[in-house]
Amino acid sequence: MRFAKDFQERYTLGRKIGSGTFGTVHLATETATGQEVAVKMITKRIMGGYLERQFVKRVQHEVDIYNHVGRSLNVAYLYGAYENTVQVQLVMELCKGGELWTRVQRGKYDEAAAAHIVREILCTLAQCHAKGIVLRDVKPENFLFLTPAPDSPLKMIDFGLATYCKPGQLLSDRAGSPLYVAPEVLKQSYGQPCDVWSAGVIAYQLLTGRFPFEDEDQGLLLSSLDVLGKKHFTNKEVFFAILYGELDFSRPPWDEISPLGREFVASLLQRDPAIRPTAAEALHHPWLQRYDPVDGGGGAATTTLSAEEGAAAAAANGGSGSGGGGGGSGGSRPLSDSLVQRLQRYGTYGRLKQLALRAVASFMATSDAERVASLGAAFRQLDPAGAGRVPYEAVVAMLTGGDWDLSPTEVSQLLATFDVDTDGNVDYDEWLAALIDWREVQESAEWQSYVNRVFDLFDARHTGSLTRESLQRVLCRASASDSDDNDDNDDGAGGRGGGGGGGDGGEELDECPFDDVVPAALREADEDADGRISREEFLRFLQTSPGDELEVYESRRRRVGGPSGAAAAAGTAGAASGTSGTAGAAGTAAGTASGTS
Ligand SMILES: Nc1ncnc2c1ncn2[C@@H]1O[C@H](COP(=O)(O)OP(=O)(O)OP(=O)(O)O)[C@@H](O)[C@H]1O
Repeated sequence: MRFAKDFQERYTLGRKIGSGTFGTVHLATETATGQEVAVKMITKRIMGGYLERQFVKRVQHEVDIYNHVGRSLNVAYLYGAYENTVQVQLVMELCKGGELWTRVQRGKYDEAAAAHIVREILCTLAQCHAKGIVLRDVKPENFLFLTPAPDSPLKMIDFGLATYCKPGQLLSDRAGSPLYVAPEVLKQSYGQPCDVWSAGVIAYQLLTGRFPFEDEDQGLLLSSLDVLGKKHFTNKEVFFAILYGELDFSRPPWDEISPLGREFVASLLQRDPAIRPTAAEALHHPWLQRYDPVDGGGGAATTTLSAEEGAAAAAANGGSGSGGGGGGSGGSRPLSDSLVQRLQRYGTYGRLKQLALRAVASFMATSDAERVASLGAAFRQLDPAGAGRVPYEAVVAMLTGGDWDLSPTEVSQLLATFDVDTDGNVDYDEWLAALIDWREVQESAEWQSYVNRVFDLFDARHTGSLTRESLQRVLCRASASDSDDNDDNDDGAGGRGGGGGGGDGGEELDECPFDDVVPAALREADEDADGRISREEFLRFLQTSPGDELEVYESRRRRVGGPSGAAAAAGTAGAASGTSGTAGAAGTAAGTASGTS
């Protein structure tokens, strides 16, 4: 493992706040900023003087997966991974609201509250599944509330059993926690649907305060098992009930729960994984939509543009906007409604994909200006001097002053998305790449030619495929060109042409800090595992995965009537931050741009 070694210099360790199978979790304070964080300390397992292979694999997996999906607001943000001779330290966003488990113990939830929680869990699942990650340990203990507030966001905190598994792929090793494990996991032939089953168990548990199955013939009343699991059943008994026990909807409180709620839970607990809905499909279930006041389960009625506005936006975009959300890509929704979703989705793309999309955005800025016109206009409001880059603080002011429900940590988590440059500024092509709704661009006639141009740019030696070396070169050159840009800030909007080209092959690679990014990109893109990415594989790699709709990310839009939040709050942001001009423009920027452009 090659994690940073300077934990002690950067953080002051505080009291223990939790413990798990693999170590303890402590409170800590970042020395420079005073910010409180949680640190998961995992004791290294050493055998014969070497780190145990399984240990390395587990920790590396956990960190890789955090790096992959950690920009999602449904996941506790991983600030960094460190190590010393005896421990790995994972520094994470501190969740102060306690475990979902603890709240479950307080008694059953009403349908609205249960639906809200289950929706957040399914969002996390859908995001991971779209990225080819199966969690395998979906249970209440692995979700923490960010704050003690009753409507606090929920964060996934443990990816220790997660692994890579694309849709349709099957795994065979048994993994998970007995009460939440899916029947197909017990049969040792399972894939992504196993997580949806576990979410179903949680949904049942939230609504009733007990577990779903019973088998009276066996003298096994698993549903009488209290939520603490104090009545001891053997794993064998529990597994029998999961495989064959009857799903119990006969006793209270099911008589008071809506038929829609019951149908929803039953669908997730469908024993045949082929019939079970995917996480993304389950999010569109009417029961969840009924109780989702903001996102409405796929493009909230209150936030979509009117039919005329949708048509106008579509015309401006050169597309065929419906003006009505409805579970699509969100392409014709105002940017202010889907900004946070777009930032999250872009943030969960790996670095190579971000660089490639940045290159496409840069091409679009010059050759398809109309399509990006209103995103460009929004950018110029934040950059009235026309420097082609916007100070990070202006974007922070936009998010904190707007009508989004975000903690300061979440704002930095979202904006870390922009941190490709590490120069404290957001460039125009970064802005475009993060905020364009790629799903819609991918449906355009020009998409394939953009991707071909990027491929040729990255394949500087014209070998017809992207090898480990060419990928490393692209990543290193992008990083070098970013630092050059820091010394030379004279580019105009969209002026950097390509976000990191392939170069001529003469660069020194020893210093490249991205050796973990290349295997991650290959794992995702190299479908035939021949160690290189072909042109066709590259095209599919850049395509938005099925299920990775904007709606599977939380909008965090605060509303209930009132004027457009961002615009209304712009002045407040200015007053609060002392940068009234910028924040005001920022609020308007997010408030006015719409759709893809
Ligand atoms: N980000 C966090 N903020 C606050 N508390 C946390 C955080 N992460 C973990 N904890 C606390 O520490 C406990 C153990 O954490 P976690 O479940 O991640 O450890 P683990 O060793 O991976 O556990 P497991 O036994 O499930 O594998 C949690 O139950 C929780 O109470």
